[in-house]
Amino acid sequence: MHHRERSNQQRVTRNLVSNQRSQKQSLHSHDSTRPHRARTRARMDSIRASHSHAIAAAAPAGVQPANTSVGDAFVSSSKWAHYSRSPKNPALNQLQKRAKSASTTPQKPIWNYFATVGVRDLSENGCRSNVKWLGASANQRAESREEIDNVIRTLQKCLWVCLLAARETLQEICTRMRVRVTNNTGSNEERDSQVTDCSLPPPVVSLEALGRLRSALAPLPPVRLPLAAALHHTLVKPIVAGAPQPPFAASTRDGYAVATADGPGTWPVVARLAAGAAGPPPPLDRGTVAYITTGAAVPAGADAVVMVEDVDFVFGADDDAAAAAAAAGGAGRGGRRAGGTPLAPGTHIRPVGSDVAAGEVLVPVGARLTPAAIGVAAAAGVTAVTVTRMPVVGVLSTGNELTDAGGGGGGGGGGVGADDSPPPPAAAVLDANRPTLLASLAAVTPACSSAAAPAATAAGSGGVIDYGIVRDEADAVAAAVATARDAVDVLITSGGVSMGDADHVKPALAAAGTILWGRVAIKPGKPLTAATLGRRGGPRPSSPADDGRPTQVAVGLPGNPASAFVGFHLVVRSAIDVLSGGDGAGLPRVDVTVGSGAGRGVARDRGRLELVRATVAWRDGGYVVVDGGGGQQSSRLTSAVAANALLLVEPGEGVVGVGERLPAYLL
Ligand SMILES: Nc1nc2c(c(=O)[nH]1)N[C@H]1C(S)=C(S)[C@@H](COP(=O)(O)OP(=O)(O)OC[C@H]3O[C@@H](n4cnc5c(N)ncnc54)[C@H](O)[C@@H]3O)O[C@H]1N2
Ligand code: MOO
Repeated sequence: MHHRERSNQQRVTRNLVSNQRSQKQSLHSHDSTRPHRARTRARMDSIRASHSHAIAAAAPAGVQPANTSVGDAFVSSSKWAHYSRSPKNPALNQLQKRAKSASTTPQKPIWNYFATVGVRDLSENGCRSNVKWLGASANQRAESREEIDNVIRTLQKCLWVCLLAARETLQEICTRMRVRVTNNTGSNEERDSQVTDCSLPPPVVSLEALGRLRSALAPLPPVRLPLAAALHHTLVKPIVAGAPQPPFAASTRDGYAVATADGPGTWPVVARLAAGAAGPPPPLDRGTVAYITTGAAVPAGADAVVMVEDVDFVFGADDDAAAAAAAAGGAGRGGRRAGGTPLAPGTHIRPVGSDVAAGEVLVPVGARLTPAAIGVAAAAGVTAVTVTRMPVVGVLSTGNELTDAGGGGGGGGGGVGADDSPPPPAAAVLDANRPTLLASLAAVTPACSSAAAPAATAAGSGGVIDYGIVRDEADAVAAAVATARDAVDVLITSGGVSMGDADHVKPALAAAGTILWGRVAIKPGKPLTAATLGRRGGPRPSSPADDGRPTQVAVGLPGNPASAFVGFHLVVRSAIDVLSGGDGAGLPRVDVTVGSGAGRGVARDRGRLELVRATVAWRDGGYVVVDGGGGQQSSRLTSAVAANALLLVEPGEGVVGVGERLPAYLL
């Protein structure tokens, strides 16, 4: 966003990073025949070795680097690992000695710093098994708190840069840092530190890599909900039929229950059998028929139903009352005269259990409760279901330039833009992303939206929290992420996720959790960042697939409104799907033909796979692009207003012409 001139110190650091890269490359080529694990270890050693140089070289002017060393232990833990006072650390030992000898003489405190950094190494086989904590420590003398702060800042930057430099090897990087500060008077403190320098870009992953969410996240724990509140939830326990449906042989027509063995003819109507009558109907004697309504139980002795349309009445000449009763469908002395065609047994009868057999699984585990599933469950007498809890989703916008058009809702909102309010200041940008995201949640994941599913929310499933607008300040963004981390399962941020010095989302997510990726090779949405978070505040209830995978995720969407829109559909929907018990497979993919309505055709981007917001319609047996969405600038949300598809346009020159075929995601 805003750009600052890089300091000399940062330039020094960049040079070091490129040195580290070349060290790493040569290491790689020598290692090519060694087993992978050993190579990884060697790379780690190389990275650790390079830390010391980077940290020493980048120490701020005025602070003498006393001694900078790098620890040599991997600490295998998901918790913070701290370097304790190590006998191998000569500088520290010296300080300790000094501290002892000075204990009787008051003197200026000399502070030391120790930092550890977590590195997730996924270079071998996947997600959890290879999480390692790469310890890097540095100790540094300083004689004032200001110096301490300076040194810590430098340390953070250097470690971040070193980790970024290692990205090709490590594939996945998360950084967390805690700095322990001790002094020679025996006082010590620990600080959770935030990595503040994202001046080097994280690796760019392909669109396919977004599928990592599926393996990185586990579903949320189950909840028991009233059936009426369970729409869209995923079943954890199946819905099983306790009784057959229909529970008795039922007529499927309004007509006359007959014994087919009697054949066509004229027979007395001896009963009227209506749906809902209590108890089984009386058996039907041969040579008689019973009037019967759709859904009523067919009496024993009858094995077919003749529709009323196929029957003529004949009446006894002396019995007007019986004729009237028969005409009204009641019993009497009338009769039937069916056509000459004999009926097959079973005609117009639903046998017992023909819809549902007793014990049959009506809705299986893992199925989403659709409206029809709710009906099936209700028909089976089910009043409550065990389902995966829906995530609580938090939404926030970042940006000093942003103003909340609605007034009051956002942290930075001022009510401007309302009918009776003054217009926003010229430099202000009205927040478009939060309203889009909140509406998108209500539209495509309504069970998350408290407005749409009050019953489920009241019962402890799903919800949306609007965190408003957060200023572009590292502390403010970190605090907002920390607050949301205690309350939500999915955090959606927008803005502040790119490479400017006011972009604080990546570091905040890195500090709060584990970054899954930090850039994606798509347009729009390149800076889109996803991270799993660790929830503070005690153990979580176990999830059905409780294998240690996190159940909390943050998606940092780019600030450009069209980028945020695309990112929501590509990534956030999938994350919500996984957490709520789905497979996270994402949007349905179809082939479309570019129609003449798409204008001159769809322009290709030179460098990135482009997701073009477009409208498609079913024409002559296939999907056709009927509106290309107009200008596809990331800032132009208008392109998405009528969009029901994202066309996947490979990078290249020129346009995808009318008549050409493209893959597309349906929104
Ligand atoms: N040096 C680089 N700069 C940028 C890169 C890059 O790779 N290197 N990527 C560009 C791309 S691509 C995108 S997309 C943007 C995303 O930037 P941020 O996520 O940091 O977003 P901001 O800088 O905060 O805002 C960008 C733009 O969008 C407007 N905005 C932000 N939030 C909202 C909102 N809630 N409603 C309406 N408009 C919003 C903001 O005012 C800016 O105009 O970074 C590029 N830069
Ligand atoms: O990826 Mo950005 O979203 O192109 O403008």
